[in-house]
Amino acid sequence: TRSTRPQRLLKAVQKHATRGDPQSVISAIDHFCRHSEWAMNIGDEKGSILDSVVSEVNPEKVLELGTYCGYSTVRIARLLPPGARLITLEFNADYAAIARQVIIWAGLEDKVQLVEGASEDWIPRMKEHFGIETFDFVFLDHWKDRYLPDTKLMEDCGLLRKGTVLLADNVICPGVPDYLAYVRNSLSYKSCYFKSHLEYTKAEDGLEKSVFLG
Ligand SMILES: COCc1ccccc1-c1cc(O)c2[nH]cnc(=O)c2c1
Ligand SMILES: [Mg+2]
Repeated sequence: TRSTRPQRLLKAVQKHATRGDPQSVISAIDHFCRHSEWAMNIGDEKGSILDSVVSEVNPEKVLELGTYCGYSTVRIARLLPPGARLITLEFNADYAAIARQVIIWAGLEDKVQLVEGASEDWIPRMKEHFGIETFDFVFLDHWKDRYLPDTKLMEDCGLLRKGTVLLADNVICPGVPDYLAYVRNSLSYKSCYFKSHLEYTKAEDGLEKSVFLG
């Protein structure tokens, strides 16, 4: 039967990228998405903004909601200091299987824990299952109707501390209006918008950075 797009993306990584070289994995995926098949990775333009925010925060504990093929997982994990940990949640088992192999190809498996399942099931278990007290940085890039409920759930589970940075993808396209209204109006967040473009296109999209004030 016909292969899937994530399978074809992984093949492109294994063909063109150097094992253990995260930058070559990032470049191979961006080339595949620009010249072969569009895929919903954050991409190089928004990815550079992600890089700058991660570098500024320099987090020890990172949560990523929505792994897909592991592109942003690799972008984030390659910038983490030794001993830092990234937990990434992916609901779709087929995506998770591809992402595991992309992360291994990049040589970042020691920094990353990929967990398959629903974010709402795993967020309440971060403390007892992963020994996480609070996160320093959270990247939201999963189902748009889960951004707001999962943010409230993280608050309620005490997973955010004064200064925790939330960075949300796709706040314009496809758009997350309820989440945007919440973080921009809540006295518990300081929020700002980074205008950019939908990955590999000219359509507007952007990232919203929100600092939890406690
Ligand atoms: C399946 O829709 C693909 C698509 C189509 C048109 C516009 C945007 C998107 C899009 C772009 C993204 O960065 C995304 N990131 C995470 N989860 C998504 O569902 C997602 C969707
Ligand atoms: Mg996205």
